[in-house]
This record gives sequence, C-alpha cells and structure tokens, in this order.
Amino acid sequence: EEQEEDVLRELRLFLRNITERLSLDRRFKAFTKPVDIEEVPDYLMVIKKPMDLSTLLTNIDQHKYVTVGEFMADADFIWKNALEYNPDSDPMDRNIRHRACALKDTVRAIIRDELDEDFERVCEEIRESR
Ligand SMILES: O=C(C1CCC1)N1C[C@@H]2C[C@H]3C[C@@H](O)[C@@H](O)[C@]2(C1)O3
Repeated sequence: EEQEEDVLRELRLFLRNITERLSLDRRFKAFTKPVDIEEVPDYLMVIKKPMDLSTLLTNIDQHKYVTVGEFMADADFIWKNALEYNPDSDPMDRNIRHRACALKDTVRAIIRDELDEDFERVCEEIRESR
C-alpha cells in the first residue's frame, strides 16, 4: 500500500546517499565504474558477478533493492571481486586490496552508524510480504 511505497522511497534515498558518498571518496575511484573488459579480457572468466558503484546506483533507481541487506550483498561483490582478481604481492595489487578492505569497512561503518534497525525490519517485512 502507499505507506510501503513511502518506506521504499526512503530506503532508496538512504542507499543513493551512501552510494554517492562512496563515489566521491578518492580511495574508491577504481570502484566507480565497471572493470573495462577490453582492458581486462579475462576478467569475466575469473569474476562471475562484476559490480561497481555506478551499477549499484542504477539498481537502486530500478527498485532492485527492498532491504539494506540486499544492497549490501551487491556492494560486497565490489570489494570481494577486487580481492579475488588482484591477489598478487606487487604494489598495484596490494594497493587495490587495501582500498577494497577500506570500502568493506566504510560501508559497514556507515550502516552501523546510520541505519535504524527498526527501519530495516520494516523493509524485511515488506520483502517477505511480496
Ligand atoms: O579489479 C580491477 C579494479 C580495481 C578494483 C576493481 N581491475 C582489474 C585490472 C587489474 C588492475 C590493473 C589495471 O589494468 C586495471 O584494469 C584493473 C581493474 O586493475
């Protein structure tokens, strides 16, 4: 009903705000757009579910997420993919992994600090009702 759409509208505002703040953080520039498959031809052989911040934003606008948990599951692919594809000891890989870990920690800190548990519970009730 209308109240449910009001909740989901507020969810999308919250998720857009998080995603835009992450996209503005210079540490996370490599995560803002999909990995360029022309530049990295074997990427899709290694990484089964590519994800990036611009795709998160598109998904939000397409009403893909009904809970914060669903959003976090996709956001987690961004840093997990980076750790998986860039495992080597060279400085480039290490720098990417450091930023991937910073992204993981930053998403979790924002949600811990800014998500009301009761709000997420209301979103989960809506999800289960659909
Ligand atoms: O995994 C990634 C992104 C970094 C976080 C996501 N890439 C795979 C390639 C390996 C490494 C070097 C560049 O060739 C560049 O193409 C990529 C992009 O970084």
